[in-house]
Amino acid sequence: MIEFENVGQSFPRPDGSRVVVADNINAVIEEGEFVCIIGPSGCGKTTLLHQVAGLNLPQTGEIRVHGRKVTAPGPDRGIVFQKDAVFPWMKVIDNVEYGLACRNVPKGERRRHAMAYLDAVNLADVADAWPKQLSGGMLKRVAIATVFANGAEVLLLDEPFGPLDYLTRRQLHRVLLDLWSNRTEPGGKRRTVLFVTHDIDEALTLADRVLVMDKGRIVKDMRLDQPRPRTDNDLATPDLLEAKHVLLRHLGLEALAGEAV
Ligand SMILES: Nc1ncnc2c1ncn2[C@@H]1O[C@H](COP(=O)(O)OP(=O)(O)OP(=O)(O)O)[C@@H](O)[C@H]1O
Repeated sequence: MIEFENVGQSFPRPDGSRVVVADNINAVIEEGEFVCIIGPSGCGKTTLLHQVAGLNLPQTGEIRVHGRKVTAPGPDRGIVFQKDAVFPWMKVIDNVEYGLACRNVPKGERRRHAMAYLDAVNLADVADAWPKQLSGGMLKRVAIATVFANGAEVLLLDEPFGPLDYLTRRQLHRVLLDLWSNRTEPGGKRRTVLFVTHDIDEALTLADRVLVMDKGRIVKDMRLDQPRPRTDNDLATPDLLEAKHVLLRHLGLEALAGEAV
């Protein structure tokens, strides 16, 4: 579904040196996979997401989505940024409909479609509200409803729940997994999700595959077969604790891995 072939990227630093953020990355993400990307700040996670989105093209190599080389943004890929994921000058329902309106989907059809997704994230009753009237967690739900309603097959989520409190994050994990696992989709396929996070527990809760990045390289590719939803108790079971330790070690945090048991 998403293929990275010899993807390379570096940026100039103020001192004239260059920081390598993608160091010959080769990877294949299968259709329908929920992949979390973790790694230290500045290792290249956002850059990789932007490259898949077509917002920033790699200097070397290429990325293919469904076999087609990425050369620009497109409706097959939807992105949710950490901040500013909702247009403040549009009512909630208009935000959710926006991508469909851009593709000239008739008004009645796109309203029904958008309302179904707002309903799925429990926000049907605020469809006519302005974003400024909603809480941070509600705005994230709007952003998730929007990216699903737009129909993109690849969803790129860049620390979407970063600034939220624990309870809201946990609720949003459930909302996201419910949408992803198709319970609200009419016969559709699972979307392919790339989800950037700093939070190992979030990755262990959500992903069926975790990629650990460091200095522009994928240093660990871990599969998680445990059934979802995964509760806090599940995260404390031996196999997920072991997975956490492995991830911590690949992040260079062996000391924390020792404390976690
Ligand atoms: N357009 C740009 N021009 C110059 N440097 C850039 C540009 N975009 C990113 N960088 C640099 O590339 C490095 C990787 O940035 P990136 O945002 O991909 O990291 P990240 O892993 O997502 O970090 P974080 O977890 O802190 O969000 C950083 O050092 C950043 O300053």
